[in-house]
Amino acid sequence: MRIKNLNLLNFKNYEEESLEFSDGVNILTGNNGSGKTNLLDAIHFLSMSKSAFHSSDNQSLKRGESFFSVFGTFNKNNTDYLISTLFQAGKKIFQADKKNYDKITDHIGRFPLILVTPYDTDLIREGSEERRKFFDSLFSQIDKNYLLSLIRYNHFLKQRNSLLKQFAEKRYTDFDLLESYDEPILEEGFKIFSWRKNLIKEFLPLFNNTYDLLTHRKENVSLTHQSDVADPEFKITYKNAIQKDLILERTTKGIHKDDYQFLIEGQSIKSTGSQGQQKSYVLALKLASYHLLSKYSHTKPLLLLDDIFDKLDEERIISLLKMIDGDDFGQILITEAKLERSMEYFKNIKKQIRIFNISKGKILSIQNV
Ligand SMILES: Nc1ncnc2c1ncn2[C@@H]1O[C@H](COP(=O)(O)OP(=O)(O)OP(=O)(O)O)[C@@H](O)[C@H]1O
Repeated sequence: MRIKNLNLLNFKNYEEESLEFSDGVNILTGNNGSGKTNLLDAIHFLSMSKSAFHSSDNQSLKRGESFFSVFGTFNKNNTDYLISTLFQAGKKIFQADKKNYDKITDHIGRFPLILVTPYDTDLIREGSEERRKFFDSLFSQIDKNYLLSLIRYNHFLKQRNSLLKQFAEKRYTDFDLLESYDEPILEEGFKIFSWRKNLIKEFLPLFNNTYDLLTHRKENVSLTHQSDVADPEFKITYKNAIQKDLILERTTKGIHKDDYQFLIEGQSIKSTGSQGQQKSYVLALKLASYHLLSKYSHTKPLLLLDDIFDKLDEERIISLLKMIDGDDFGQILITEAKLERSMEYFKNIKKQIRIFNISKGKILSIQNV
């Protein structure tokens, strides 16, 4: 799969711009703040129907403007698809070939993409929610039913939590009403747990292999999925937690508390890994996601690499570029502020290279190498 072109109107710092991409490697270069990452985000918008960096569409609207639009042509299995979004008056329209989607969830996973960003180390540093979001986003692209199940689970969980709050305020508990949410929560929870467990099992060898290739087997890494639901007696544990749930005014047991433990040499990478090791770890997580997504989507997803060279040593940069230049990967977009420095690395790439020189939300020049 590839993106052939992109058109922006009033998207972040772009007033009006059009780009035609190479099928190989596209390098976006320019000074800090010129708009390189914004271009990747526009492509992310078309693939995932939202920005990778903000939850509110308003933040993608160029300051002082009243609407933005992003258009792009994806090519998948030799067929072109025109994907477009228009945001105006707080409302977003999302279309494929000029037709609105009934549900935006129908779009997720159609044009798969993996974005690697400097913020990825938040997956290590931040709390379990970041890690759940990361795997949820991957598994949702792999299987739409996962996403639908997760939406249903979160809906019932929210309802149950608001009941718990109401009961605390009124100092009265309707146990029958509360119990009516247990069945859908448990049903969806078991399904989600089983998806996570099986997909992580498939993910792990891909991750280990990628990390080894990236680092020449410098260290052993692993990851584990931790869930209350893994306990065969979970149903009882969940029911027994009712008193605690009433006191804390929230549901304390379930897949919404799952976490993924990231390990290096058997220890938590958060406390023992160097910055370079942490960066390699999250890079391997993203590239392994690419392989898993590639398998399930029967296409090579787009790979967007934002500012990836920082903190990687030369050996790891060379391994990374060799890897993504291989046949397992398709079209690639890379942002790089210091192109002169990295041209040394790029010159060994066999794929066709197109360089976009960017300044203040404008493409100044394009060069095919
Ligand atoms: N909604 C918006 N309206 C106008 N400008 C915006 C908006 N959102 C972001 N920008 C501008 O976009 C610029 C940042 O662009 P971007 O993050 O793409 O830069 P970059 O080229 O990737 O930089 P770096 O090399 O530092 O990572 C900033 O100047 C910021 O002010």
